[in-house]
Amino acid sequence: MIYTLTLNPSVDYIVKLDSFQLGALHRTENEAKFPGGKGINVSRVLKQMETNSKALGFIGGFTGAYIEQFLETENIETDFVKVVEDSRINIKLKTGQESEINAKGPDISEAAFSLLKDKIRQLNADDLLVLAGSIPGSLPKTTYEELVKICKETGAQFVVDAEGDLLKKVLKYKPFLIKPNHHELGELFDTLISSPEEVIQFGKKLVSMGAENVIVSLADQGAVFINKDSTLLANVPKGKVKNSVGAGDSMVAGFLAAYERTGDLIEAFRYSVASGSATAFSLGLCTKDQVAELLPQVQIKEIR
Ligand SMILES: Nc1ncnc2c1ncn2[C@@H]1O[C@H](COP(=O)(O)OP(=O)(O)OP(=O)(O)O)[C@@H](O)[C@H]1O
Ligand SMILES: O=P(O)(O)OC[C@@]1(O)O[C@H](CO)[C@@H](O)[C@@H]1O
Repeated sequence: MIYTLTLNPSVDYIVKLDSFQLGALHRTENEAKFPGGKGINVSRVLKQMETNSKALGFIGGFTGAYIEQFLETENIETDFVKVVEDSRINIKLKTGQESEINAKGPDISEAAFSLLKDKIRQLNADDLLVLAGSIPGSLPKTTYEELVKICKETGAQFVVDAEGDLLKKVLKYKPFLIKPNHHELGELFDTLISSPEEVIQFGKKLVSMGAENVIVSLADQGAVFINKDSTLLANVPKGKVKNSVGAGDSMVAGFLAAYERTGDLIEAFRYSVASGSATAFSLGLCTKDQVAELLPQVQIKEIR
């Protein structure tokens, strides 16, 4: 079974404005809210792809209740640890440009963290855990490492979608998949990366550092897949970006759903890219039909 872990879930509040001026009163053109947080987005897209998962993490208060109920109405299993403070609200401002204000989120007690670890200890070699998103400030910076070590003990495979040191520190434990974007890849190596060629050069380093499969997205410039046997380059479909929040998470979900169904890495990569773009072209996350519609536009080229 696939489990997703969101340590700091959110209600994403998406606000559309004509323009934004500091210090002024603004009235929205329209707005929408969705349960968010990277692991939760992965669970929601997996469900669209008819792949079941169980969402783990910490939730609290009225925002936490909203997140849990929303997932329930989508028939997504959850097993959250409850915390005292409200889950956060993240603001996504659309003004032609996309700006985000991600909140700090609730404090997590040692007791709550310990309950979460007990849940992860129940996983086994048939399971896969997706660890995605930032770590609340009240948890140690080594949290992902600690959780990944538990996966190693249980035999469960794991996927990590996180930035900087969080990602670097788990590579030696051999994640099944990681998915940095090209900016995050550059930050890992203290350099600027702007082309697929540079992505390939640095992506290969991540494989040599322990990652089994690496997908690096470059927004509208395409995406690269690298493992020890092959390097693949994909174009992205053409369309109008409505809201790219969750596009990266959709790539992880599209990949896992298609790989579980077909066992074919190339097909999984194609689904990954189509899912990312289908989400970028929607207000919320992609649906199965939107992904199917974009799939024929995604061409994969093997780089030798
Ligand atoms: N302008 C675009 N046109 C087509 N597809 C896009 C565009 N922008 C993003 N995408 C799709 O979304 C995927 C992820 O985009 P990006 O590289 O911005 O990742 P990310 O930064 O992890 O995303 P997120 O916005 O979720 O943080 C791309 O691989 C592509 O499939
Ligand atoms: O603050 P984090 O954990 O880094 O990211 C949280 C977040 O921006 O990521 C998701 C999109 O990927 C959103 O649903 C959510 O608001």
